[in-house]
Amino acid sequence: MITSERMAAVDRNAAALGVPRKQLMESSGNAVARAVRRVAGAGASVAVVAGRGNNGGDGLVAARFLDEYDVTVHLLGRPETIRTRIARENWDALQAAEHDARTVTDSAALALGDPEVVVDAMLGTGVTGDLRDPETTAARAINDATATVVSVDVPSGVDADTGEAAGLAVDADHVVTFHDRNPGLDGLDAAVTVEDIGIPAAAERFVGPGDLLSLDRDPDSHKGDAGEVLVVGGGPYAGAPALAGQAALRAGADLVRVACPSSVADAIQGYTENLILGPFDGERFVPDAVDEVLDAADDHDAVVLGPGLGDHAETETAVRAFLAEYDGVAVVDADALAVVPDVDTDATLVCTPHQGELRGMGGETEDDWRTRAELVSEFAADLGHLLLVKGPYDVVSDGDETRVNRTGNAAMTVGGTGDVLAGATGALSCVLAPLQAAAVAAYATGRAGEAAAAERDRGLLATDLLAELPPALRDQGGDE
Ligand SMILES: NC(=O)C1=CN([C@@H]2O[C@H](COP(=O)(O)OP(=O)(O)OC[C@H]3O[C@@H](n4cnc5c(N)ncnc54)[C@H](O)[C@@H]3O)[C@@H](O)[C@H]2O)[C@H](O)CC1
Ligand SMILES: [K+]
Repeated sequence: MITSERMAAVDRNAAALGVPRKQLMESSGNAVARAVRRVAGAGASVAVVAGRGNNGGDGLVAARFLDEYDVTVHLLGRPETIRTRIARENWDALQAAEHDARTVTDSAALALGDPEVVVDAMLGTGVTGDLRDPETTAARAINDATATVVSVDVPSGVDADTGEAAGLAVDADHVVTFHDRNPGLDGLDAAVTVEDIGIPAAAERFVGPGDLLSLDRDPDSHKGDAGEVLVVGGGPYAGAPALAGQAALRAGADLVRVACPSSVADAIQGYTENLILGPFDGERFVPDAVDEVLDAADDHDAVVLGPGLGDHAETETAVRAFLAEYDGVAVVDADALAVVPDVDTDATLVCTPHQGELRGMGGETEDDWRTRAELVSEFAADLGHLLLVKGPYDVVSDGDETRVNRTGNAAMTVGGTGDVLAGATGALSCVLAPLQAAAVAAYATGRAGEAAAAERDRGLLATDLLAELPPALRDQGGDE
C-alpha cells in the first residue's frame, strides 16, 4: 500500500537513480494496453480519453501500443496546454505517426462513438476536488456508454488515497494501477490490477531527493509554522548544544531554545545570537531541574535531548525523570541514549546512536549494510522506539519501515557532526512524521557534509556543515 504523496517521492527518487519518469510512463502505457487486450475482441474499437497531465500521457502511450485495434484518442483540451513535457512528447509521437488523435476543446463536442472499450486516462493522482469541464461531460459520456471501461491508475474523479469522489467520477470496470496499490482503490467495484513499471526497489529503500518533496506540502495542511525546538543539553560541554541548536535553525525551525545549566549559558550564547537560552541553576542537568525543563518542553514542537549533557549519574536520573513525564517528540542523542532501553515513557523517541552507542544500548551491528538494516529494524521493534543508526550507510527504522541513507563521507567522522544531525532531526520532526524526519535529516546532513568537504581535502569542521544545510534540503535536480 502506498499513498500518492509517497509515490511522488519514490518516482523522483527513481529518476535520480537513472530511471526517468518518461520511462515509467512507457511501462505504464504498455501495462494499460495489455489490460485492454484482455477485454477487447480482435480489431475492436477503443476510445482513449486523455487528460492533459501524466495520467493522460499514460493513455497516449497505451494508444501507441494498441495499433492492432481501431483506436481513437480524444485529448481533452488543446495540445499546447498539455501540462508536462513527457505527456506532450507522447502526443507529438501520435501526431507524427498519424494516429487518429483528436482534440476536444468544446466539451459538448466530445463524440465517443460506440466503442467496445474506453480507456479513461483523464485524471490520476493529480485530481483535486470536483471534476471540472471538459472532464465532467466526458465522465458522463463514458458512464453512459455501453463500453467496458479501463481506468488508468484510478477512476477519474476518485481520490486515490481516500477512495472518495468529490462529485461525479468514472464508473470503471477495470483499473490498472502502477507499482503498488493506493489505499483508495480498496472499496471500488472495479477489478484492480497492480502492474510493475520498473521502479527500482532502491527508490523506496534509499533516501533520495524525492524525500525532500515532503517538505513542500501546503503549509496550511499541518501545523502552520516551521516549528519550535527545545535543545536540552550542555553541562560538561557547551559546544554540542550550540551545534544542535544552530543545526535546528538551519534545518528550518522558526525558534530554538536551549535549556542548559547556567554554568554554560554564556558560553553557548557566545557562539551565536540566534539561539534563545533558558538556563536552569547549576553545572549539570539534575533531577531538581526536571520540572522547569518539562514546562519549557511543553511549549515546543520537539525536544533534542542529550547534546553535551555528559554521563553523570544524577544527569541520567534527570533524563529518565524527564522522559517519564514527557509525551511529545524527543530526539535522543549522545549520553541520553543510555536510558532508552529501560525507560518508561509515552514520548515518541527518535534515537540517533552511532554504532558504538547502539551496542551500548544492547543492539547488534554488522558491517554489511543489508544485515545491519535488518538488525536495526529488529532492535527498533524490540525497543518500541525509532532508531537512526549512523554509519557509512545510515539506517532509519521504526521496526516496521526501514530506510537507508547513503549521503555523507569519511570526513564527517569529525566530532560534532552527530550534534548537527540531532538538531536537524529535531527541526524536521516539527513538520514531518518521525521516520520521514529522521530519513530527511540524515540525507541532508550527509549532503551538507559532501558540500562542505568539496572545498577541503582535510580538516572538515562540524560548523562547516551548518550553512550547507539549507541548500541540502532543497531538491537541486532538474525535473525531467
Ligand atoms: N507515479 C508514477 O510512478 C507514475 C505515474 N504516472 C501517471 O501520472 C499520473 C499523475 O499525473 P499528474 O500529471 O501528476 O496528474 P493528473 O494527470 O492526475 O492530473 C493532471 C492535471 O489535472 C488537473 N486537475 C486536477 N483536478 C482536476 C479536476 N477536478 N477537474 C479537472 N482537472 C483537474 C490539474 O491541473 C492537474 O495538473 C498518475 O496517476 C499516473 O497515471 C506516470 O505515467 C509516470 C509513472
Ligand atoms: K484515470
